[in-house]
Amino acid sequence: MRYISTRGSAPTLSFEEVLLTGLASDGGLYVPESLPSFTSAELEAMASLDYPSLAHRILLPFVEEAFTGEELREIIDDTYAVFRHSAVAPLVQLDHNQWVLELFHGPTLAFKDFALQLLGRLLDAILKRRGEKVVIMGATSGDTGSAAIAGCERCENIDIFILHPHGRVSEVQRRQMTTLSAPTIHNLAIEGNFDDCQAMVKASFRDQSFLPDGRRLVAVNSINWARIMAQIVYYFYAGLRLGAPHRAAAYSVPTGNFGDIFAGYLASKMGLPVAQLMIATNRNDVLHRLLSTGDYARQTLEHTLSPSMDISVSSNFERLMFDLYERDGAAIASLMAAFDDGDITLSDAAMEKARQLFASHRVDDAQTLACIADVWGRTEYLLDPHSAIGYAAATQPGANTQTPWVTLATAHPAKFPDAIKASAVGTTAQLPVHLADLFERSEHFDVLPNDIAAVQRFMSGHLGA
Ligand SMILES: Cc1ncc(COP(=O)(O)O)c(C=O)c1O
Ligand SMILES: N[C@@H](CCOP(=O)(O)O)C(=O)O
Repeated sequence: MRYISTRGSAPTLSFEEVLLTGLASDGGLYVPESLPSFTSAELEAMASLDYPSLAHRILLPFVEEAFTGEELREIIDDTYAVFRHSAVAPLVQLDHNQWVLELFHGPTLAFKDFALQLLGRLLDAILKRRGEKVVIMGATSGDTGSAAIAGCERCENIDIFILHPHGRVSEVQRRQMTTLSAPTIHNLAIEGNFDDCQAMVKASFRDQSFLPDGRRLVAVNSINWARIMAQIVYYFYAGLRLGAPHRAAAYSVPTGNFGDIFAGYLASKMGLPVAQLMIATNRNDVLHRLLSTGDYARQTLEHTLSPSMDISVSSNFERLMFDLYERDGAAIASLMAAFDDGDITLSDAAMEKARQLFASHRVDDAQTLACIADVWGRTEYLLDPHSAIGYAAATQPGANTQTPWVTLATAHPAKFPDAIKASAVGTTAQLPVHLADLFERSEHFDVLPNDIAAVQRFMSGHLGA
């Protein structure tokens, strides 16, 4: 499998090279040159596979130049063995045609564990093989940070720097990152918002000359293809539980950086019947407005009860645009250059294509709280605020009621006690045993100004030998 850039002029890469890369050299994002796909008969045969076996079946074509089937199997088995539910991604039914896909049974209680536990193991194997040391740099609005640190802590050959917006993640999220201490782990609280953090990460990938000794940056954000790849699997897992290939389901996805829902789009291109992909946003609704109007317009970020979705520049939308524009890299390069200078409008043809599969819905904080309370009142099931946005979108008046809906529950409610309290359900969610003493652990982080030079100086001054 070769990987190509969405902007058309960077070299094509192998999986191993893509894993070790962030942005393509032309500023684009890597996508597979072609996708494997599964026939109905193959899907029928896959329906009986457990999660690790299904992951192996789906992921092998993407990585087979770098890993043998046996090597991948061992890594996948090890990855999903650390999840606290033996189904790995269990489905819970909340209503006649409403299911929740629980993606929070990994070590850091968010869907990021699915990809980052795997990415850490793949990276470790490749770095050992190459005898190379790398520098991991990532931006987080709350969940990627701890999942990346937890996923990569076993890697011997890394330094890791995670940027989070100071004071804008939940206390549990912050503590999950900052209480993991090792000389190679650095949490940087940036006096800015997530967009600022992500922009610094992307700029650092574009020009890595601040790193000494020719070291390179590796991405843990969803600009790294391996992140997206791993997330494809749970769409198949849920779809097959609900009757694929004979019945299509619709998926409602709490969306920020567009990585999770893009994985659902790829699953549909690989043969999974998908009735609809619902882009569920909070008040930071750039993607909802884009889908409604065709205008891709930047927005001032607002702080919401769903902080992990407080994002206004959704990196992975570029990957979808590449397909919407018939994989014309030059067209994407010029559109993204125009986007750097201001707002852009997508062509009618591109929007028509997007709307064939995608719909969108915006849910504000009051609606989020009402959804948490309503679902709790009817079912005693506690949604976290991100998952509640997905569920509210799937159950909005006007949503298709004939189709089975799967809402991706992207985080555990215990990560957001303040939002749960504000919903007035009169209950709280307990942290699992391995995090029970989280509030007693000591924290380690540095507060830095919203200034890339300061961040890069910090990084180059804190690299291990
Ligand atoms: C809990 C939670 N839900 C939803 C999202 C949005 O996912 P994506 O950025 O892939 O769109 C995130 C962050 O990525 C998250 O942490
Ligand atoms: N919501 C994320 C933000 C980063 O997105 P990513 O999927 O590109 O890593 C978070 O919680 O950190």
